[in-house]
Amino acid sequence: YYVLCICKRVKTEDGSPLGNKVYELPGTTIFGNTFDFKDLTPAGLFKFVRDCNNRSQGKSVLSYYPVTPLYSIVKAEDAVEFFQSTELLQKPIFYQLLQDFLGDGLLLSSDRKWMHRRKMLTPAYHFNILREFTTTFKEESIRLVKRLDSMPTDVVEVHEISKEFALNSIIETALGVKLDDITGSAEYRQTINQIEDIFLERIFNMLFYFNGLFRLFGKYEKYKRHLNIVHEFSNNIIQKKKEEYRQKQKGATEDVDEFGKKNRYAMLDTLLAEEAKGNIDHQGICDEVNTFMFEGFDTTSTCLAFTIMNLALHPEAQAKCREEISNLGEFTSLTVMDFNKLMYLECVLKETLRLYPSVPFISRKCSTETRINGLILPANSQIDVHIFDINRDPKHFPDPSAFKPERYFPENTVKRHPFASVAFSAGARNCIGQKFALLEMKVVMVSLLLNYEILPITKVEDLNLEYGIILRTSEKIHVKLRKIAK
Ligand code: HEM
Repeated sequence: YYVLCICKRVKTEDGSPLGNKVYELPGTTIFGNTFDFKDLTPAGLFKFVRDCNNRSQGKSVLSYYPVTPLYSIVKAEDAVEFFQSTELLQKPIFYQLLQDFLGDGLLLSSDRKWMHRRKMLTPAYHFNILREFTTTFKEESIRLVKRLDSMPTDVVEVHEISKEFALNSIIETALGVKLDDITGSAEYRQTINQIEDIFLERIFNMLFYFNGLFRLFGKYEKYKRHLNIVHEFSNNIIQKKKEEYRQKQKGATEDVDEFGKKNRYAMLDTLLAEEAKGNIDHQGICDEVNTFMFEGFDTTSTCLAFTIMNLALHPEAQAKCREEISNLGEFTSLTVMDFNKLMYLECVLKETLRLYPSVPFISRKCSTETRINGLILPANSQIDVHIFDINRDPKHFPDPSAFKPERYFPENTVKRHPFASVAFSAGARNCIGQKFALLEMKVVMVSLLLNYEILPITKVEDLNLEYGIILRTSEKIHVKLRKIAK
C-alpha cells in the first residue's frame, strides 16, 4: 500500500513542504484515508467533511484513497484554476456508479462526446424555448395549488409538494407528456428514490465501487430491477414520440395530440431532429433524456423545499416577495419577461442556493499529471470542489449562516469574487439547466405566494444536513400554508 502511495504522492511545484499549501488529513488507519467513511451515515459523512474542512482553516485538504490522492478545494480563490481549466473536464469513479442509470448522458460523458452533445443540447435551453416552457410551469403550479387546497390539513411537508411539482414539470418539458397521462408514474417516482438509496450504499462501501464485487455481494439484482423500471418508463415515451415525429415529418399528422391540443416543444424534439440528421442514436437519446430527468428533478425540488422553508422563517423577505408580485396581473397571463423582472425573488432563490446548494460538491479526475495551485497531482488523482464550504466563506459572505437575499442585489455583487457562490458550478461544465431551473422555481413560488401565507414550523436548528446524491436533511421540513382570501 505504502509503495503504491509513494508512487502516487502529491508534490509542490517549488519543492516547498506540502503543509504550506494544503492541510494533510491524517488517516484513521494505516491505509491512509481509505476507511475514513466506513460506517458513517449520510449525516455523519456530511459532518465528517465539514469537520475536515473546518480543521483545514481555509487551506485545501489532501487525503489519500487507494492509489488515488484526493485534493479538496474549499475556497473561491483556490477554485479559479479548476474552473478555468480546459483539461479538468472528466468525471471520477464515483460518478461512474451512475453509469448504468444515465449512460453517456451529458453529466457523465467526457472528451469529444461531451463536447458534441453539449453543443447539440445548448439550443434546447435557449430563451425562446424557455418561453414555451413557462406555460407548462404555470399549469403545474395551478395543479399544485388545487392539490394543496384539497388537502385536509394546512400543514405540509415541503419535499412532498416540491418533488411532485418538479418531476411533473421536467417530464412534460423534457418529453412533452403529462405525468398523469402515463401509467407507471407513481412507480417511477418511488423507484428513483430506491436507486438513490442503493447508490448511497455503494458510496459508503468502497468495495462496491468495483462492479464485480457489487454484483456478487451488493444489491445488484434489486438495482437492475429498479433501473429496468425507469429505463422502460422513459423508453416507452421516447418510442411513442419517435413515431409521432416520423408521422409529422411525413405530413401524416397534425401538430396536435389525441385530445386536439397543440403539441408543445419538448427537449426530446431537439434530440429527435438530431437523430434524423444522424448526429445521435437511440441509446444516446435515452441517455440524455434520463440525464435531464435525473438532473432536473431532485436539484430543483430540493432548492424549492429550502426556499419555502426560508420564506416561512423570514416573514420580512416573504412580504418583500409578495410586494414585488402584487402588480404583476393575472397569473395565467404572465410571460417569461414578467418572471425575469422578479429580482427580489431571484435573490431569495440565489441566497437559498448559497446556503443549501442542491449539489454540495463536484469532482473531476486528472486524466494526466496535473499542475494546479502550485501542486503537482499525479494522473488519476481526484479533485473535489466543495460548493457548500465555498458558498459559506465569511470572507465573501459575513455572517455566512444568515439568510440575507440582499447579498445578491447588483450593488452588493459587483466587487465579489466571481466564484464566491457557485451553486450551478462554473466554467465549461457548468449547469446547462440553470436558467430553466430559476424560471421554473420563480413560477411556482409566485403561485404559492399569491395563494398562501407561508408560516414556519420547522426551524433551521431542528435540521441535520446530509449527503445524498444531492444535499438532503435527515428530518422532514414542515410549514403551514394559510390560504389568502381573494
Ligand atoms: C436548482 C437547480 C439546479 C442546481 C443547483 C444544479 C446544479 C448543477 C451543478 C452543480 C452541476 C455540475 C455538476 C458536476 O460538475 O458534476 C450541474 C450540471 C448539470 N445540470 Fe444542473 N442544476 C440544477 C438544475 C438543473 C436542471 C433543471 C437541469 C435540466 C433540465 C439540469 C441539467 C444539468 C446537466 C445536463 C448537467 C451536466 C452539464 C455538463 O456536464 O455539461 N440542471 N447542475
